[in-house]
Amino acid sequence: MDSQFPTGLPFMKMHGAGNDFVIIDSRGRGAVTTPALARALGDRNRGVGFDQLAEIRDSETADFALDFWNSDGSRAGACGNATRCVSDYMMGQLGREAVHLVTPRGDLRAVRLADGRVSVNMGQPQRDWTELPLSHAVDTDHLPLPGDPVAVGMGNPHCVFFVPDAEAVDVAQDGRRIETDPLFPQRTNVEFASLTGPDRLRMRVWERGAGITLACGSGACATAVAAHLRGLTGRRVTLDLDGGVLEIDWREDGVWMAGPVARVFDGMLSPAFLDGLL
Ligand SMILES: N[C@@H](CCC[C@H](N)C(=O)O)C(=O)O
Repeated sequence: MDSQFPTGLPFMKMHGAGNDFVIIDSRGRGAVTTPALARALGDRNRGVGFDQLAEIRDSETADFALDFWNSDGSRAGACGNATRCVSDYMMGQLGREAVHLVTPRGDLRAVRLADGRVSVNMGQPQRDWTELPLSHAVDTDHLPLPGDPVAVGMGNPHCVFFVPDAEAVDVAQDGRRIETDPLFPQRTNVEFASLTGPDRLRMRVWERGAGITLACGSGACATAVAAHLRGLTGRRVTLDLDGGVLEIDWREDGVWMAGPVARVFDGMLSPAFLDGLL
């Protein structure tokens, strides 16, 4: 048995627009997550189940630091919806309406809006092929793939397809195939979007390392950026996802994303579950 947590390891379950997360607060001690723990915990039958695991750590330069893991045990450089969820929790902890955090993508800021939603500045999009990264130099506005997708980085890679009807796409089949296309040496998240009104998009997503999810915050940011670059929308866009609505505003200081957050339950991982995973 692992003796580091003789009475178990506490966690929270939260979701942002249906994108669901297990959150471990490791402030005041070292980080605990391993690929094996993320995989076991991410299993919806034998673990708790999540799209991403987010671990909060102490930071010397910000209110807190945040790391992200996908349910297949891989790490992610960004997770917009988990950032909004954890920021909501940390605002409660600190008694504040705004927080500053450090993620693998860099420093981010989040604020609570008057209606209770949480908005985060996800930074400026990455448009150079080396930043995504892609396997070789190509025009990121028009990737050399059937369907003419756009590549946008938000601290993690996204491949955005504009289609006449997002409902008609076989997201499982097409998403899985594009995720591992050789053009993406670190794999990619895949978004399928269609214009449904002025500055309004329907978006469905296949997430790298997690498969189909009900929402993806960085994916919504990437899709809004791509839609503006393609001349389909302005810089403020509303996206309808399977799990809820996200509002994106691409401002001079970065891409802001606002949406709902919910804390679902608090739980405890038993020492027996943790055995051999830490
Ligand atoms: N759900 C996310 C993105 C999570 C990471 C992604 N699967 C990756 O591997 O890049 C979000 O809300 O941004």
